[in-house]
Amino acid sequence: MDEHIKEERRLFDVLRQIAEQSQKLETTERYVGDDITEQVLEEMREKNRQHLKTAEKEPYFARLDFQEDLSPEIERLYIGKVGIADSSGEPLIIDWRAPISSLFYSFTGGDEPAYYESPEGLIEGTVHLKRNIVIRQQQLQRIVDAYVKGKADLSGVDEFLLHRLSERTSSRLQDIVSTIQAEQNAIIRAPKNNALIIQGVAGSGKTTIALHRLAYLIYEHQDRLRSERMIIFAPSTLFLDYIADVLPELGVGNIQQTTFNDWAIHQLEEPVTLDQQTAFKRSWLETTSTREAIDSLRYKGSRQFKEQLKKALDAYEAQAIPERPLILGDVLTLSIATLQSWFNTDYKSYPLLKRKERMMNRIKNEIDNALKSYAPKERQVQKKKVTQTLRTYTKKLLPLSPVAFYKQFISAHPQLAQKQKEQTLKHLEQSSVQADDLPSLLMIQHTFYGIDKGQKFHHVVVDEAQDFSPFQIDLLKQLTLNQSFTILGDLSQGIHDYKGIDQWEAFSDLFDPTRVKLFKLEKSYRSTTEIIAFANTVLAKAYQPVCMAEPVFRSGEAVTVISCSSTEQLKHIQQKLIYLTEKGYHSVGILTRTQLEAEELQRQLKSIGVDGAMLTGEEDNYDGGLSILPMYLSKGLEFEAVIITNANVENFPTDAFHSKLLYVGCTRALHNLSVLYQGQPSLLLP
Ligand SMILES: Nc1ncnc2c1ncn2[C@@H]1O[C@H](COP(=O)(O)OP(=O)(O)OP(=O)(O)O)[C@@H](O)[C@H]1O
Repeated sequence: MDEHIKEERRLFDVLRQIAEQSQKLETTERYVGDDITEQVLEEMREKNRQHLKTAEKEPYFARLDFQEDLSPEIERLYIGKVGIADSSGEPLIIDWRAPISSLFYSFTGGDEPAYYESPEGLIEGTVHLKRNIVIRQQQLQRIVDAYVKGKADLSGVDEFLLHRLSERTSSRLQDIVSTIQAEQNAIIRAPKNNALIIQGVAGSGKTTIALHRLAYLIYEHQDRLRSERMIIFAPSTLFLDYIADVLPELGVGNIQQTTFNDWAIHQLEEPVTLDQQTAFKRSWLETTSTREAIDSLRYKGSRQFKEQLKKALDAYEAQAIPERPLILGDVLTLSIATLQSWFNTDYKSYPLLKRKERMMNRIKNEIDNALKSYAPKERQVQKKKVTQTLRTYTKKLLPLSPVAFYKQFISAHPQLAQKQKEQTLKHLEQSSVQADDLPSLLMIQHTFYGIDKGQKFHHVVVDEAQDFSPFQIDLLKQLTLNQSFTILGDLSQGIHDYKGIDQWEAFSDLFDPTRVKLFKLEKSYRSTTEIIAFANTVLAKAYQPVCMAEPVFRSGEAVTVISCSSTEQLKHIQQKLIYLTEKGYHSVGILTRTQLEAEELQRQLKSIGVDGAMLTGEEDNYDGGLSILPMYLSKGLEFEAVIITNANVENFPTDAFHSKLLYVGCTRALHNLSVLYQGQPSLLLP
């Protein structure tokens, strides 16, 4: 019988079973009582209901026929987003995260031995069939065989992947469970208690993989990991919204998703506001800066700065007990040695202010004991005197708040540039802090008040990590169990170099070297071959990347580079937009060099009846359609088509910063890229 018909019959049967199970569960009354066992059973039923709902429309996307060594039987496995068992408990659909499903992603054909890691150990065997199955709204649309044992070189995986890549139209990030590639699978399934550092070229799927990895970790370690103790740090609220569909689609909820600054400011106990530094950031990203300026601004995020702060905190601790005995009238005298031994030995394991609290309670107890020998009336008189002395002593013991301590530290810091020092202090005077002060303030707070162990992160994802400082990562490390990290980024896209890093060693050196794993992703899935080739040339003109993006061979339209005057530019854009609409592209990004240019262009487009959304990065909501934004804000996003305006020699001089920036801009495009310039074109353009 024809394979398509066979699969259709099987699909029909699976859908029938899903519907039957669903109906049975829906008609079972929900338990709302206090019986713990019943509650657990109800929880399981609810989970089942959710799974059946997910499986209802597209129950699975792949089939793998696998024969374990020494087994006479070939198992036929259908892989879907969630696992479903039939009424007898036998697997009907296998979850994509199950150990055996790994084979579907890692087996790339040929005579290579097939194996996967199961909880019982390595399982080896033979793959007979690897099939992609497209089901939409319960209808079987396509089957594509990527591998059939005995048939040579079907190379169907690529064909299926290419089809997937070229049909993408969503303006938001999507899940990729049906086309995860072997090198991505290795990252998704890497062991939990490692710090993974992933250097991946633009469009290599870093963000996507990180989200799939979270879904995998939750599935694999459901007894140990709690999703609300997992966190994703992303560059902006706009970006967070852009990626917001993926985790729910993978059945994962409750994971914290935030920017580092938003998270950090909420952690601070003292009421301070965050200076958004909008003008500073804009001027930094819109002009050229010297190496000296970069190094100076990076200093507050460096390990050296952190070490200096640590030294200052150690000194504060060492000098906490005043160099004189505590004489409490005639009632009691406590020697320096006694006080120091309480503080430095008995309470050593507590954070500083807890130690102070313990000390004070102990002193009060000692006073109460000593007062027992006084007659009641005299006791009252003595107590009053002693309390006054103790109050004065308490005030002198560790008197500073975290912000006050930081102020003192900054004022006395010899290496900090004078201008930066003044600026920081001016802000602190007004209870305002800058982003690069946040790690320091949190570190001081942790030393003073301690870290709640129950609140530690179970896993941390840092996206666009090239823009993080070593101090930020080090701080997060203190808050995370088992150095369980997924850190991902691309040095070639490091345009925020006033705060970021130049090499990944700046982070890997922070971790236990036996538990750091470095991955490199060189394949780019987002853009066509033409766009990648163009972007690679731009990058290589003034920057030496760790590796060049290698496109999946998906050919498309040539990149167009057009010279036009400022008045012609609008006409060109209008014509291009008409062309793109005709081609069926819905998400289009117009990328300018500066915010001002973007605002001006939005006005001009409006005057000819074209409405585009101006993006600032602070939006909570990303709708796709036509977006106009400065190029530096486009990092992390993607559009079906991109128009870059005014790529002339003034806007994009030949230096590393501008080549990285223009590279970011070019690699946002999936299918179509056009570059316009006025006057002399940038020498970065091919
Ligand atoms: N295996 C895959 N199958 C299908 N699509 C994929 C695959 N891997 C990545 N993609 C697609 O490639 C695009 C880029 O993915 P993503 O944004 O995660 O990459 P990135 O490395 O974070 O990019 P950048 O650094 O440029 O922001 C997305 O549209 C994603 O769906």
